[in-house]
Amino acid sequence: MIRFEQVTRRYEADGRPALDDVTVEFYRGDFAFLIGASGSGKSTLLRMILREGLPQRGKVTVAGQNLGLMLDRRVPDFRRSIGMVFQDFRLLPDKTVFDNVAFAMRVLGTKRSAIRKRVTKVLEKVDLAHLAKRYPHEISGGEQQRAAIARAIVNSPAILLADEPTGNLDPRASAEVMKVLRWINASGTTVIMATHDRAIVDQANSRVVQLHRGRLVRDEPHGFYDAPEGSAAWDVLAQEEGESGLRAHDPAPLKTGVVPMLPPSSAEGPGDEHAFSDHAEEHPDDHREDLAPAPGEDPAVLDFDEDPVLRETTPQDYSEQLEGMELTAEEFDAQLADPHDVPTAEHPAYEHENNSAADDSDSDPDSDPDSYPDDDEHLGNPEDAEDIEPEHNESEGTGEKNSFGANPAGDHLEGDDLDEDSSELPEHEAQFEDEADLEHEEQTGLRVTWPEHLRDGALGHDVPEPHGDFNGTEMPDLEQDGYTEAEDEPDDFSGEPALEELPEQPVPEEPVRQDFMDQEPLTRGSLEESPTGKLAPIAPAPIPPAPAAPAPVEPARVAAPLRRLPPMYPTLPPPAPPQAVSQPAAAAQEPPSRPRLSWLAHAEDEGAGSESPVVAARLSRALPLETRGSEAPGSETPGSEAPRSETHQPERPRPETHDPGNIPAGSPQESAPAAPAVRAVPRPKSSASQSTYTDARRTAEHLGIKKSRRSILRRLRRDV
Ligand SMILES: Nc1ncnc2c1ncn2[C@@H]1O[C@H](COP(=O)(O)OP(=O)(O)OP(=O)(O)O)[C@@H](O)[C@H]1O
Repeated sequence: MIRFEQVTRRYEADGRPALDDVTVEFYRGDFAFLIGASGSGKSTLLRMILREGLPQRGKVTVAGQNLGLMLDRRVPDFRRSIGMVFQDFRLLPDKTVFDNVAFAMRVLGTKRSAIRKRVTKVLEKVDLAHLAKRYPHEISGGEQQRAAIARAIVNSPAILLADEPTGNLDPRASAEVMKVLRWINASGTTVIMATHDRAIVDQANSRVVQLHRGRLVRDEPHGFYDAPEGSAAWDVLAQEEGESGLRAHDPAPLKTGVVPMLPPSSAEGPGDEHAFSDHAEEHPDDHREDLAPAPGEDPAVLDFDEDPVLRETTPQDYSEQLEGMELTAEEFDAQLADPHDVPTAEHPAYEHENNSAADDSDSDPDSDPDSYPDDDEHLGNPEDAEDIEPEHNESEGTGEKNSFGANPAGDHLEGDDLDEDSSELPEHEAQFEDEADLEHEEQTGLRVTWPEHLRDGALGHDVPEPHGDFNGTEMPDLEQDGYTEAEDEPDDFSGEPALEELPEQPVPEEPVRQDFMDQEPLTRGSLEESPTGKLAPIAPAPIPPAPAAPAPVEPARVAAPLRRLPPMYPTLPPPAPPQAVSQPAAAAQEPPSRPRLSWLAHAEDEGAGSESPVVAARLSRALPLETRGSEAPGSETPGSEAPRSETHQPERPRPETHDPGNIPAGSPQESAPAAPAVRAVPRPKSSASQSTYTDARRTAEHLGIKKSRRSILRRLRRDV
């Protein structure tokens, strides 16, 4: 499904390659851990699957498509079949959980009713339905990550990439996130997870792919974090951990330990370094110069020769393992020609089509999730989410209002309600765009054909960035960019839509897998069922009717080190002392180097029944959730902080009081000019807006939406 063939990727022409002659394949339904020291190339590999950066040498193939040959305009479609989750969650701080998940569909221009149904189901599946109205800073880190996962899977990706998804979580929250990921994988979705978390890898008994300085040094079908002792990969691990002052069998330098905190001096290490690494804002266009091969040099050979460990452990050491895992050309073709690889009734695209007729006449109420959590009918029947449609006749435009709207009495919708629908282009804008297309047709004789996802108000036009150095971390200077408040929009569109003369490329078939919505939903009970937080081994994913990829040949495991895992919850009674404490287990008693984040919010959600006096004392000092929104900046406890929360001042209407029909004076909606040719460009006024914009931009990027600050700002204006 995902194949790297002798891939070399370097960011700087004269620098060490981030990936160096890597050959590896991930199969449909895989659950693979990507491990390696900080800087070993894990994130680079994940991003290359997203086609964020192309190799200077070698080939990356995803679902049969050579990414090096993929046209740029195909990339957004391609990325929609891949979900991505990050260590720092990257939720939009000014949007509720519901809206964060919905945003991933709104930016694609999905119909509002379809969004509501899908988001409802996904939140139920990850057990966040009861928190749909909360803002990111009002939920724990684990819940934030589950919301981020919900956002990543809401468009039913065939592949889910997770870059240290548990890196900021305590063991219990990590266990919950892992359960969600396992559940997604059980539906056939390929999951590749970069991690430093030794405990999670060891308990999963899943595939382990290890990188060292950009080179693949291990690929075990069922591995532990530590390579088999005495193997070449063990030596590599020992060397890199030796360099960092740790032994190869020491606990991972992250938060997998349990008990007390490390002294401050011990908190430094590769893990912490990694925790703050963030290259995810990179865009392939940012490194166009990287696409050229390094002039007259074979860095792979040079680096290999200079690396004493790799010199001892030649690549041939792993060739036997890899040989057994290669698909033959026939097998690969057969996999791609899978007759099941067609959209199914469960596929959201299909659902979208089927619903489109109803949607067209849908006098949808606002998707304001305020009413959603109160909708006992749905919350009480998460298994019966499909019953939504028969119970409520959408074509009559009233059923969903009764189900989801803040208006169970069935009051008629007001015009403002409809205006809030971000999936529907405001009339003057829609008319305007049509006119622009017609004008273009008249002038050139060529009819404009917009891609499907851009037609219905998606507004994801590919507008070139006015400033090449803008990296999404600051607000754009609209005036410097030549924008004015009442600017005539089409003058800015220097990018051209696709013309009819160009043949439409066929949309790649998405690998068929069991829709994860068919899986049993996770419940709070199931997420917390393990009092020890111990993860059950990941069951081999049932790969239904699709032809099974050839099973990787498991190499003979050489004396895998026995390690007894530490308990994961410090507040629980200590387990019986181990009968034989191995060296790694003894080392695992060392205190963790990373403070547990978001423990407070999490404990609070669980009620005041904590038996821990420390927790009780901290809880007694904490504000109740309902009052957090009015806390002064910086008054939040470190444990409840969310990424970028320092830039978010929650001075915005709470969802409970949000009335879409009550648009404040001077808001973009109210001040929108009636004349179609002139439209206000919103200018974010606060740091919260800036943060929201930045996150929206990132989200759009990782969803494959071309960067366009204008379209993102417009989207935000309608959503907020
Ligand atoms: N955008 C970039 N520009 C230049 N060099 C980069 C860029 N991104 C990564 N690198 C370099 O490529 C190498 C691999 O980085 P990568 O982020 O893939 O490692 P990693 O294994 O994911 O590390 P970590 O565990 O810390 O996230 C590193 O040497 C890094 O400095």
